[in-house]
Amino acid sequence: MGPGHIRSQSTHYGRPPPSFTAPTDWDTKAKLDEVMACYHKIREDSSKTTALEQAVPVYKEKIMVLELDQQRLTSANKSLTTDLDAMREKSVILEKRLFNLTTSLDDQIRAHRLEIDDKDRALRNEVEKLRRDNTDEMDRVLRNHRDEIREAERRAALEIDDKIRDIERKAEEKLGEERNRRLREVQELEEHIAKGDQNKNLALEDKSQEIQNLRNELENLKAALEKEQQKKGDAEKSLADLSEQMRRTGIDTTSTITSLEATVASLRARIHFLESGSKAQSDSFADMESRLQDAMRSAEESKAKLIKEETLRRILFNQVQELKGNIRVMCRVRPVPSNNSEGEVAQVKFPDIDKESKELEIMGKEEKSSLGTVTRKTHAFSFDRVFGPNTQNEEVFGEISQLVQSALDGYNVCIFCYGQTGSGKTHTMSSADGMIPRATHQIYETAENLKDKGWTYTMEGSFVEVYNEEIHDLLGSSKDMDKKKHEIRHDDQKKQTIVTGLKTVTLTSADTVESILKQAANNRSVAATKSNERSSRSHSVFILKLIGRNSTTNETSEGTLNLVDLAGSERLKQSGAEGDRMKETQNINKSLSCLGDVIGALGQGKEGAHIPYRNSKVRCVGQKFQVKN
Ligand SMILES: Nc1ncnc2c1ncn2[C@@H]1O[C@H](COP(=O)(O)OP(=O)(O)OP(=O)(O)O)[C@@H](O)[C@H]1O
Repeated sequence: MGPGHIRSQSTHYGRPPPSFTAPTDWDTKAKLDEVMACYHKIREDSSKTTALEQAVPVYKEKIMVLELDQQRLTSANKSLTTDLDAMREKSVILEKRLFNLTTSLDDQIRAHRLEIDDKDRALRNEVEKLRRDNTDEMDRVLRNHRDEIREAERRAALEIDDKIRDIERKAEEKLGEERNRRLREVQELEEHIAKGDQNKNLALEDKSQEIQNLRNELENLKAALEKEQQKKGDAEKSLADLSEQMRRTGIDTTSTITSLEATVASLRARIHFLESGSKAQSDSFADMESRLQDAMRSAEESKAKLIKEETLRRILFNQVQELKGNIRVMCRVRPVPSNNSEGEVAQVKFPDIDKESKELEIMGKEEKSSLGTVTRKTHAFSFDRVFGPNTQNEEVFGEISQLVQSALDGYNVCIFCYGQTGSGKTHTMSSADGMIPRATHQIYETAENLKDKGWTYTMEGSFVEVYNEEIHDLLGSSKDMDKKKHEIRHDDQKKQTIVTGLKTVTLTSADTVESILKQAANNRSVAATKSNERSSRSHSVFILKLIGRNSTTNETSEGTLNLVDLAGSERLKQSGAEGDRMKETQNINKSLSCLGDVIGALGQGKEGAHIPYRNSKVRCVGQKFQVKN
């Protein structure tokens, strides 16, 4: 136990310790042990008291030291308190100075900030100005660059155009040469065939005439022979009668007999002469007969050759058509009506009208520059053929007639007439001397000529109208026009497209076409009472199916001629159409644009490429015509 840690020990002399228990029975030994234990305890406690008494002075001394320390610390504390007060005073002074300094520093910082702001603003302005300058400069450079690029592009485009034109020109020249060569070949072949045909026909006619003459002569000779034989019979009879008479009458005069005998001899000589002449005539007749047989055989051979050459002509002719291009675009410019009420007339030029007639230039509006010079832009277009305003339908048909021939040869031909309202589509297609009557007349004439070469044709015509994407039968009853529904069915295997429920007319003569056109026009005018200008707002398709069969060669052909008068194209915005008229215009524009897509896809001519026929009715009707060609 250390100093300062005094543990009070209580002793229990007067009363028994708590653990002491009074024995129930008196036991001396136990009592003695107990007393002894008490004694030891008391001894132990007394030795502890002595130690405590010894520790007291030590503690007192320690207390004195501690009191001295306390005094020292108190005085030190006092001096420290004094120091602290002095320090506090100093601190107050310093705080004041700090405050002053902080205030002046704040002022300085504010002034500095303002200065920085000013500088920042000035710098920003400068940067902004620089940026502006830079942007302007960049714009200028870009503009220059763009101008340069545009100029380079323009020059490159011009160069490319020149090159393309050069290549096209060369290709066209080549094509033209090839075409001319082929055309010459076909022409020569046709001339050759025609000449051969003509010669053979002439020879045949001569031979027939000769045979006829010989036959006539033979007939005459036979008649003369019969007459002579008759005469001989009569003479023999009269001689017999005379002999009988002489025998009967007994008159015998030598002179009479002699004269009679002379008559008989002369008659016999005559008979003999006639009999020998008849033999010569018979020989000559037999000779003629064999020569006739030869001529007929040679005529048969020529006919067979002619048929073979006709097949070759067909192949060559259609090769020429393919060389000319399966899709051809021609342009016809309508003349300006004498009572022109359509406003300003566009200036059109035909730079190669005297040569190939393929180019067209439309002059733009006059433009005045800032210097006052007046210029006009020229818009140039190229077509397979351009027809000027003085061209008549006959000349236009000249280009088309070859395609009509192709339809007879089993090809599917489709001729579209496209243009703005009033541009002359109906005039070109359906007028009295338009393409439809001319084409059908040509078909009849050619079919008639082809009869000699073994071909017979069946012709079926139908006429439909596509109005607001609905199909109407122009040859059906006018009452059913807007009621009867027609659908388009495609047979991909047969490559055929059929419009259901259509009336088909078998054409027995070229005049039937005129009655068909009349009926179609009548049906259209009945329908037009319900919607103004309907014929202008609808497409019409004249379908002529030509089925040919050659009994000599067993060849067959099935071609179709499809003549389409499209609805007039119109700009929706410019027309200001509303309601039903807007719907019509939208349908027309949609079908015309679908048609453009189809022709574009066909023009690319990729094998197996998708052709979007089904996007519009007018294209669907014409599908089969495009598939084959
Ligand atoms: N080449 C031409 N020569 C003479 N007259 C023409 C010629 N082309 C068109 N016309 C005349 O112009 C007028 C309009 O022509 P047409 O009716 O054929 O136009 P359209 O294109 O069929 O019009 P729409 O789209 O309205 O049916 C008619 O009177 C027609 O006779």
